[in-house]
Amino acid sequence: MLPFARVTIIGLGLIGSSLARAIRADMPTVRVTGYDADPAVRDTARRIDLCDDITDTAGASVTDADLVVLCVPVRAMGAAAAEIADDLPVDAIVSDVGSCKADVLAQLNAALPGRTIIPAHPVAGTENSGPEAGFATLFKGRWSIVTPPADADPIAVERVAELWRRVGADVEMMDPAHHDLVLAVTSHLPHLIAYTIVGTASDLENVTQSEVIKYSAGGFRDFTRIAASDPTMWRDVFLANKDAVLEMLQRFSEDLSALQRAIRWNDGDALFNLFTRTRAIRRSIIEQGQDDAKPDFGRSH
Ligand SMILES: NC(=O)c1ccc[n+]([C@@H]2O[C@H](COP(=O)([O-])OP(=O)(O)OC[C@H]3O[C@@H](n4cnc5c(N)ncnc54)[C@H](O)[C@@H]3O)[C@@H](O)[C@H]2O)c1
Ligand SMILES: O=C(O)C(=O)C[C@]1(C(=O)O)C=C[C@@H](O)C=C1
Repeated sequence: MLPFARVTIIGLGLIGSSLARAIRADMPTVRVTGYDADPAVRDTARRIDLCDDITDTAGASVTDADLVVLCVPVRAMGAAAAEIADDLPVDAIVSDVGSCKADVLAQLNAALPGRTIIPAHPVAGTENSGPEAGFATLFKGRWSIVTPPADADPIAVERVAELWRRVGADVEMMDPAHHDLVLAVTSHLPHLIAYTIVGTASDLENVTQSEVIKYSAGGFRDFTRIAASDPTMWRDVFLANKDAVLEMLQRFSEDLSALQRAIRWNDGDALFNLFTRTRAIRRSIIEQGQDDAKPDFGRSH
């Protein structure tokens, strides 16, 4: 049985539009309603026929929803939730796709007291944003991490998990704080490093911009893709997951200092041993047959 009959998606950018496309492709009988605060995004969504209905207010989009998924930047979650509070049916479930979970859960609890809130995070995306960047297969073979509050209704949790399975994701359950720590190192810190290295390269006085572009065939090119990610989204992630990111950044800085010392003192063994260890990690991921873009969060099967 389908987990939901009427799904409302608020925020029709990369993730919201991908979810709308995926639901329509994989569960064609589900009615999908959309809303975005930006009128230009609503116009585009109508032009590309993204949803069964696009409303001009947040309230109108949820009046008959049995699931509402908030797909807005993480620090906009509370405001988006507050806008639907008066029109939300009593038995509707509210979820979200935010890249960090503890702060978002606190915002949703404050805006929607007493409501059923089951957050989730599809660990899938690209550096692009907006309604035309989305695609129906984005979540296939990727993880979606569901982070229910401790007292969540197990039936509601299972319905949200089933929605993600239906669009092709593998579902993992996680405590919100633990999620934030894991994603700080697997997703947020790599983005911070990419933003830094591309910024550093562009600030150099004795290496020209054109040289940076011309010779960026290797590793640097991958960093530029990540560093092209949406500024609003990532500003919000770093501020909303501040504690976990600062903790991981501290550890990273210490490890970087150790490498700096090894280079300064010609400690080839230290460099070789680290690079051997990291190569083994990469190879064991490949041997386990895992997609390198889909980290294993302790899954045993
Ligand atoms: N981009 C990724 O790779 C990725 C992956 C997984 C999860 N996420 C999470 O998904 C969410 C959306 O990210 P995205 O990449 O789709 O961003 P996006 O910029 O493509 O889309 C966000 C949309 O939200 C709209 N919006 C902003 N505030 C709003 C409000 N108060 N009410 C209604 N609409 C509002 C914007 O107009 C925009 O169209 C974020 O929380 C992000 O952390 C992103
Ligand atoms: O592949 C990318 O472009 C991404 O950045 C996707 C990515 C990630 O770091 O893996 C980014 C943010 C998310 O919340 C989930 C996925």
